[in-house]
Amino acid sequence: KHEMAKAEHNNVTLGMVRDSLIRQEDTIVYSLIERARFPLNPPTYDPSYASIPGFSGSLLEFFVKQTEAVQAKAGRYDNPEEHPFFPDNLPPSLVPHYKYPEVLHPAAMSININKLIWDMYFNKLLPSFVSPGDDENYALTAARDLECLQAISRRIHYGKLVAEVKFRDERKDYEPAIRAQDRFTLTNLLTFTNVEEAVKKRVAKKAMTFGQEVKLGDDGDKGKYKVDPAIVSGLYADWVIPLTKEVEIDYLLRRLN
Ligand SMILES: C=C(O[C@@H]1C=C(C(=O)O)C=C[C@H]1O)C(=O)O
Repeated sequence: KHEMAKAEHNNVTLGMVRDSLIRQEDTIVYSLIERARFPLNPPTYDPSYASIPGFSGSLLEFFVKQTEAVQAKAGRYDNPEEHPFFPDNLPPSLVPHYKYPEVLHPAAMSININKLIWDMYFNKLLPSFVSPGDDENYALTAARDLECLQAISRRIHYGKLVAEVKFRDERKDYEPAIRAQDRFTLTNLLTFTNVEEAVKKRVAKKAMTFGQEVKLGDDGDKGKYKVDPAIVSGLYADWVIPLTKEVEIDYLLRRLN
């Protein structure tokens, strides 16, 4: 059984990893569409609004910390693809440990850039794709934010696997750059501009496809989308792709430790 797991993980190809990233685009685009149903709803983020007994922080922080605690107990963060936003003081998993195949170098565990993702999402992304305003649906708003954050975080941290597969495919090129801790060369090695261009175009197209008003008959609001396709491709261009590459580089720098 062990040998089988080994054979499986050695067979992970760049094509398979890219297929997963493409599939994850669907989740990200849908989660943005779902969040965009609600306006900004500022009290969700205002610590003075929540005033939850025994908790200091916003409703959003309360929601995320409590949800992560439940999910940690259910084993979510045993999965190497999952990264908590508040890793400190998480309760241990209460379920039988599932033995995930060990594909990544153990140093992968020390990489979690969710703090950066959190700041990007709330400071840059969110105000750009929701309408201003307040409809008082704060609990749902917090739930939708967490869906977006988790989907984006999973995609970006998938860079660990991307980097591992690229490293295995071209070990001879990567090793000297890793020994020299040369970020510039590593960036050049792992960058595929054509793939990045295709990703940006595809997510814009997905935003148009998933976010159109579906009507019977041929009227329809052509050109009106639930989330602006340009914002989705901008999110990828400015944040998702650069941060995925950041994770790839962070991982590769530790790959020979
Ligand atoms: C993820 C990859 O690595 C890099 C990052 C990309 C991305 O985030 O979409 C795309 C191409 C590469 O420059 C990949 O090669 O697929």
